[in-house]
Amino acid sequence: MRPDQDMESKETAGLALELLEQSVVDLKSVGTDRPGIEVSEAVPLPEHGVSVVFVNLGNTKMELLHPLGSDSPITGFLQKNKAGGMHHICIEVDNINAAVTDLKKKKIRSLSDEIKIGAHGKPVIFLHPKDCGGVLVELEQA
Ligand SMILES: C[C@@H](C(=O)O)C(=O)SCCNC(=O)CCNC(=O)[C@H](O)C(C)(C)COP(=O)(O)OP(=O)(O)OC[C@H]1O[C@@H](n2cnc3c(N)ncnc32)[C@H](O)[C@@H]1OP(=O)(O)O
Repeated sequence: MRPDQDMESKETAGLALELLEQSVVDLKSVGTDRPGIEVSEAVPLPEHGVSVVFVNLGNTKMELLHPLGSDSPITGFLQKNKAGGMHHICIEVDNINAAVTDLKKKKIRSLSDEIKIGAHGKPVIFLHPKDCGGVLVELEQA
């Protein structure tokens, strides 16, 4: 997928992890407890099947994801990637409906018909990794 003028990088990465608490401890041990760097508590998002720790590094944001519930969308990923890893990137768009319509014309599939409210309280939708160079991409409306 090639970002066009309707899209800009929001520089958010989602990392799927089996051991969420240990990962936060590890992050803090390498210096993310410094002023200006924010690490949230784990926030359960049952409608997305994940718990999320938000890490704001100033110029980059990360989401540490842990499965929540019996049918979490990240369970399969963690079964294949036992040590966890980079799960998705998030790209901010001005108008998510316009972006999805445009991408559809370019044969880039959404993983659902439904636009949900994401972790930041904004509309989100995921695109098929097979249509995005093997990367799972989340669109988030600004
Ligand atoms: C809170 C919210 C927010 O920030 O707003 C979030 O982040 S929620 C974050 C969690 N939510 C989501 O991820 C929602 C969208 N994700 C999904 O619908 C699912 O996770 C899928 C991407 C469809 C994968 O589902 P599942 O693992 O059950 O299917 P599967 O094992 O058959 O995988 C189908 C193919 O996709 C590949 N695949 C699976 N997960 C992938 C990933 N994260 N990145 C790149 N490729 C991936 C598999 O290797 C496989 O390729 P091969 O066929 O070549 O083997």
